[in-house]
Amino acid sequence: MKQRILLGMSGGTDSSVAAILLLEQGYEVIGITFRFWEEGENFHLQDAVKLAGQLGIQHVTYDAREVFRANVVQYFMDEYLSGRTPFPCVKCNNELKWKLILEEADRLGCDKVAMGHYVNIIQEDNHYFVTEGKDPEKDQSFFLWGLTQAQLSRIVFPLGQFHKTDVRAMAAVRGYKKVSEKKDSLGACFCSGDYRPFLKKQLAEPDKYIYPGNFMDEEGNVLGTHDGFPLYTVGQRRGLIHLNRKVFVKEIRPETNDVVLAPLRSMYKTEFLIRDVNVVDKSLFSSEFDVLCRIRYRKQNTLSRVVFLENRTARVELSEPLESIAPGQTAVFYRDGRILGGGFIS
Ligand SMILES: Nc1ncnc2c1ncn2[C@@H]1O[C@H](COP(=O)(O)OP(=O)(O)OP(=O)(O)O)[C@@H](O)[C@H]1O
Repeated sequence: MKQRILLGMSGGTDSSVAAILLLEQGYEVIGITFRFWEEGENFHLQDAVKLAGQLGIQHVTYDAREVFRANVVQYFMDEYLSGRTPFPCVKCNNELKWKLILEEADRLGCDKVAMGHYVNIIQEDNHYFVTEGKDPEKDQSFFLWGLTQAQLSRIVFPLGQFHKTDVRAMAAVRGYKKVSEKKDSLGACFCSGDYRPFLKKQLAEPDKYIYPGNFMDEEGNVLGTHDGFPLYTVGQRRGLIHLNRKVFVKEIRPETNDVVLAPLRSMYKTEFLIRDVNVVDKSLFSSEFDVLCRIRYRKQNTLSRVVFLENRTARVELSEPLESIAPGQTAVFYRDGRILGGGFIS
């Protein structure tokens, strides 16, 4: 009997090709499209439904708009209003998307679930590890450190061994021209560009939260006026004030509505704390600087030591200083292309 698998179908090129590949591998594929956020007509959903029809597979639609708004969009706004820089895609992966798809998989009698991310899973010494996708330009491992071992044991990533160009070509060769030509999605699904107009629009009373305050230097001297602390992020360099020296946002102080500016040399740190930590196994971390820590999607890795503390928190010690470590963003630990875990910077 064929193994039944539930595939997240966003309507984009990647999950569409994932559907085709899973069918070719002999799975009985059911597609699911989550309605997370909609402004106007949902063409992605229409495309997913259409492709499922062409492929002759069952498709279900799940209206997740309310839980998405309450958990991901609200978190996104709360983080900015607390002076932090949110990472909504990780929040959604950690707390919503995978939980929902696995629940639906149980309901539909599917043992396995799949999505079109460019990553792989390997099983080694009784552990599951997410590993980097073959296409370095598309690798999405940075977003998936929150997956648990139980979740990983049921997940299949059909695209991890391919480059995006291969994936487009596979769709074209099989006659799915429109699928092969779809644009890549950028940023969060509900706010892909500048977050500031989005934040103002979503707040019922934006002026209550966002109003002018002081730019300060590290000594507490007032340097000028800003438009409201939620409109700035740690590490930001552009759109500040005109000074005859280069400055960055070093700190955001919501209680006083101050935004502290500092030169680059003040932006470096050699340690920081993380919370909501998830790791494959603590015993994989030693007391040496033996894991690579990455704090931004396309940033370099730094050799680190992780000291686990209480309540899913940890201290990350860096072998060399890193600049612009923004609270709210994530730190992800890698060894030999495998993800060992991660956490939110606090
Ligand atoms: N609304 C959704 N419903 C179901 N699955 C989804 C949805 N959004 C994303 N996914 C799943 O998550 C995967 C990664 O999505 P993401 O938006 O990060 O990447 P993408 O490269 O744009 O993918 P795609 O080309 O398939 O849209 C998708 O390939 C799909 O399997």
